[in-house]
Amino acid sequence: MTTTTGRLIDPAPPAPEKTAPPTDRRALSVSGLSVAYPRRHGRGAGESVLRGVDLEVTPGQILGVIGETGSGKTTLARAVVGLAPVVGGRIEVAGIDVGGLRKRELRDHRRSGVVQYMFQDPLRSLDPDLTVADLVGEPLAVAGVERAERRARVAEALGRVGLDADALGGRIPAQLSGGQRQRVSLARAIVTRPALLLADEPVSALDASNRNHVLRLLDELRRDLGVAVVVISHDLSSLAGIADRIAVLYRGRLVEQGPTAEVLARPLHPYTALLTASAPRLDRDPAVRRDRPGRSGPVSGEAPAWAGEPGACVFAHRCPLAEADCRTQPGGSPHPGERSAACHHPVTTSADRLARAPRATT
Ligand SMILES: Nc1ncnc2c1ncn2[C@@H]1O[C@H](COP(=O)(O)OP(=O)(O)OP(=O)(O)O)[C@@H](O)[C@H]1O
Repeated sequence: MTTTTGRLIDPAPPAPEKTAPPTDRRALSVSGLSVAYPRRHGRGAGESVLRGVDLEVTPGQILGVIGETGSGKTTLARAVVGLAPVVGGRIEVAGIDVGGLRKRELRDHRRSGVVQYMFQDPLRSLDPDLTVADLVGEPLAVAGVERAERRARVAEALGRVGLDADALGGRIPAQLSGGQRQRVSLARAIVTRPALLLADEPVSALDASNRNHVLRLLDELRRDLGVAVVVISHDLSSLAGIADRIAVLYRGRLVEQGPTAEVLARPLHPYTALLTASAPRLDRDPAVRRDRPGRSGPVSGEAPAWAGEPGACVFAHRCPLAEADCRTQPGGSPHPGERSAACHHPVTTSADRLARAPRATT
């Protein structure tokens, strides 16, 4: 079925989501989000790096966002925390319209710690001169929490990520291993008990053992604390292990969204099909994946320079299944609550077409 916007809705009934919380209140709702960085030379905004993005995350849910380097994953997270120039659309965090806040309200919103952003590189994002206890306690100090309560909550947060506050609280980042630094970042992110946690490539710099540990921690945190988590990654296998839903970004546009197991086993969008095909050791059995996250290699490569028409589907110039309408009509936007893809001629209509078609450039 194709909607008037060119959006394809999968005719199969959606699978029930095991971890769906009992409430329908969304921790994050993004609609029609567009972001454009200012031009380096000259005035005004440059070309949009995100266009018309729609997303939702409910409490206790993990949404995985995947895409090639430069597809806009970090920009999406930065826009949610107010660090990227939004030029269109709406962002709601825990029911608060962030774009509608006045200066002082926005400052209070940020200080409250209701949304936390774990940066990509823990070594560079942690102040090298602060101790672990101070690093983890800092967001609480900013939120105005009293010193005595701070100390208890820092110990609790460190305990949750498997670090001993007495043993490690006095160390500085340079005295920690990579895995420990990432866990300090995680403790710092959860210490304010956020409704929403944005984790940008949380495991890309870690070895397999630490990667699995951090992924398991994220899984525990959403279960125990009900925190909604957005995990950004270019590694499909990391997401396969923990994400309830996956959103696929290509050149600043979402091209597919849906429950993880379905998206991986039966991708609708040709780009998603290429991603899954390039992760050969990805387990197709969701039960197996949950037990063994992080087993396959990352999807590599950068999207080539734009070679399509402005009004075309964003993937048309690389797509092995593209037809004439793909070069003249945008693919639309996949709906957050559904299993859908922005594609005129989805892979499901003939699953083996992609296998037989010439491979797109990667
Ligand atoms: N501060 C900035 N000013 C101008 N352009 C930027 C800025 N930050 C990012 N971009 C551009 O926006 C696009 C998306 O970048 P972004 O970092 O969001 O991608 P990404 O998918 O997170 O990539 P990676 O996986 O490499 O981190 C890229 O073309 C990038 O060059």
